[in-house]
Amino acid sequence: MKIVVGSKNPAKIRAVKDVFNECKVSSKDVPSDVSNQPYSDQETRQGAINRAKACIGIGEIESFGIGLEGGVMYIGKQLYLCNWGALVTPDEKIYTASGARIPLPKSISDELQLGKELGDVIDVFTKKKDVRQNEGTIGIFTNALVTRQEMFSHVVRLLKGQWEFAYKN
Ligand SMILES: O=P(O)(O)OP(=O)(O)OP(=O)(O)OC[C@H]1O[C@@H](n2cnc3c(O)ncnc32)[C@H](O)[C@@H]1O
Ligand SMILES: [Mg+2]
Repeated sequence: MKIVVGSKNPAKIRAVKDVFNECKVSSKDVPSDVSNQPYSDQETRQGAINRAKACIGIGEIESFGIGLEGGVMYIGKQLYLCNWGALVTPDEKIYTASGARIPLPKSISDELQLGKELGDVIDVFTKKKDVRQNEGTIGIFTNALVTRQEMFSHVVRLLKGQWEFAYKN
């Protein structure tokens, strides 16, 4: 089984390799065709689906596409981090799953309101570089108990499991 991941972000690629460790995993920077900072579950999920679809046909034939997308969404006045994944099979069946979500502090959501991207805001907040490619915002606000890679690994496991269930039944 060959997998193409629709991102060059190492945290996302490692998450896929972790779950599909018996497969050949390659990566390609494909467009999500949603905003750089998705603002709802619907938009974040769509970004994941668009990335996964864009991976089909660019790798070797018969490859599977996986898209992983981070975003934010409101519940009432509270902004949450949200994450979505999509797996597209060579015959274009689509599986989707969402990941963990945690509330973001007001200081972060105020910055996002100005039109900034979370990846940039969290780097300034932590005085670190490329948090998005490492522990992620989820890692920062969980004291690294759950990293971005671990969170996406869980999403990929949900995708793989759904595909296996459908394949066997
Ligand atoms: O290269 P790509 O695949 O685009 O990787 P990315 O880090 O930009 O990730 P996304 O586009 O999926 O995420 C959309 C935005 O939300 C940010 N984001 C979402 N979840 C995050 C997390 O856990 N840690 C850091 N940034 C996060 C991310 O940096 C972007 O600004
Ligand atoms: Mg991005």
